[in-house]
Amino acid sequence: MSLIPLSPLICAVLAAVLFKLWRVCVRVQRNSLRHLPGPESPSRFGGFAWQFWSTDPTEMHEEWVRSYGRTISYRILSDICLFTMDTKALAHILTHDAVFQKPYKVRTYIAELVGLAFSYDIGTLNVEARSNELCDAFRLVAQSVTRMSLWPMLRFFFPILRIFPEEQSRRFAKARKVMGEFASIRIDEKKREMADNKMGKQVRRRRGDFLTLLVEANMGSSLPEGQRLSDETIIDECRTALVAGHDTTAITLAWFLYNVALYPTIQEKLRNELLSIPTDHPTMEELSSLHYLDCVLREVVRLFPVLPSSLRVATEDTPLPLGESVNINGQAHDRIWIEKGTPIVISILAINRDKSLWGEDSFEFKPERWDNLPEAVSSIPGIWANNLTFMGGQHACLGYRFSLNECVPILLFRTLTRADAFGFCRTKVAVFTLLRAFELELGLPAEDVGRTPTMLMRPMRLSDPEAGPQLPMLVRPYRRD
Ligand code: HEM
Repeated sequence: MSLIPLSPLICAVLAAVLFKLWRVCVRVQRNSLRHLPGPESPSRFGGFAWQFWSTDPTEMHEEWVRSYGRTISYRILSDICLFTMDTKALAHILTHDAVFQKPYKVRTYIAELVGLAFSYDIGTLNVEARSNELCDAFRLVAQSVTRMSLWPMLRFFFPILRIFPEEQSRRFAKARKVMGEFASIRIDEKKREMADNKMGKQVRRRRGDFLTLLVEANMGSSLPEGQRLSDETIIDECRTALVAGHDTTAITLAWFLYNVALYPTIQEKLRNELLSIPTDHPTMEELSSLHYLDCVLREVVRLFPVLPSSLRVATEDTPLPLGESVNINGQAHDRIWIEKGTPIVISILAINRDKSLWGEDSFEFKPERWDNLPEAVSSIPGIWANNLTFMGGQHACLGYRFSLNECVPILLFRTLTRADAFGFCRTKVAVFTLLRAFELELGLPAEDVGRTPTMLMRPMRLSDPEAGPQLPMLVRPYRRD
């Protein structure tokens, strides 16, 4: 057997490995953060790379915080990472976004992973719908991020390996093409519709979807020619908003259902509150007045953040102020020096359930806590409801209001009423409609529900991880006596 066809691959891997080894030695020795307390690396070369990649690192971080303190360092390959649960430091990091940026590697990885999705009513919620290319493409993206395996990890840490074709990337490329074509057809349709409108023809206007709004704004007569976006840019903008919003919202919805099914008394109490409104078509004001619904949603978002952790990287040498001083070589320091290139790991879930902030019952699902929050949680620099689920600072989630006020209700409605099957109209009253109309029960033992150890935290069946994300539920019509 000839080795010739493999030689470029072997050479590239060897070169990348040698380069990384050299960087490990040089960078680790130079980095001042190595003097911070923290765990011993399990591997001389990789540090905690594999643990980080293959498991949800939240519990590992919580354990380290108990052993070494709230600000620690550890190694991943050649990087000494900073991990902090110090809310003063986190607030500084999130509000100095020019210095502490999202890492380039993560941005490109996400772009490859999900940057291809494009949502219009693609039928992902309708199990009986005839399979279509777009829907298949979207499913492919969702399912392919269920498990972390070695090759994607190598491609992430050694970007040079991305030059080699790989099955997943090939499928992503195909899906990207399908979605790009779909989007440009929609843009053309919209342009035609607007042109017909101008000529006074009667056309059915489809309003409200993101793409339509963007195309309309972009074609508006008040916009100077030089400021108009190209079609490609419009497609990219839609991808960003819709990819960032579609799965995240659907997963939050799944965790919402899980919790109301798991706690029948909470479900009952919530239903009673919803039934206190004497109409099936409440106004937004009526919905906003539903205090318990708000508390349940806050608790779901706190304990089930879709993204359990995030990363920032220092783009320059900079000091980082701390609320709680750290001990370095026997001396207490209330600020530490961060070197350019240092990755900073932010554990969203660990902060959201930190006992020292939320109290001893912080791991429990208790909507009532929102009536009497501990003072300490006000130091968490999150954009919404004293938690980090939507992060904070300038690069906090752009769509959190949309997600909580619009998408979760709409998705709830459409999932459980099978889009009008029960005669309810499509409005923001979905959560409201759902629990007034149905009783929910878990379709599997509660101990069998786990979280996928992936970038996005989805529900899965612990006894059947190979099947990917799932949450079987029993849904019965609710009979009012
Ligand atoms: C429950 C649903 C959602 C959750 C949990 C969520 C969570 C997040 C988080 C944690 C980030 C920051 C990531 C980081 O800093 O590493 C983020 C960013 C972002 N989200 Fe969301 N998101 C949700 C829904 C949405 C929706 C519906 C949209 C759009 C309509 C959206 C658009 C965005 C965008 C554009 C960013 C990037 C902001 C920037 O970098 O400046 N998200 N989201």
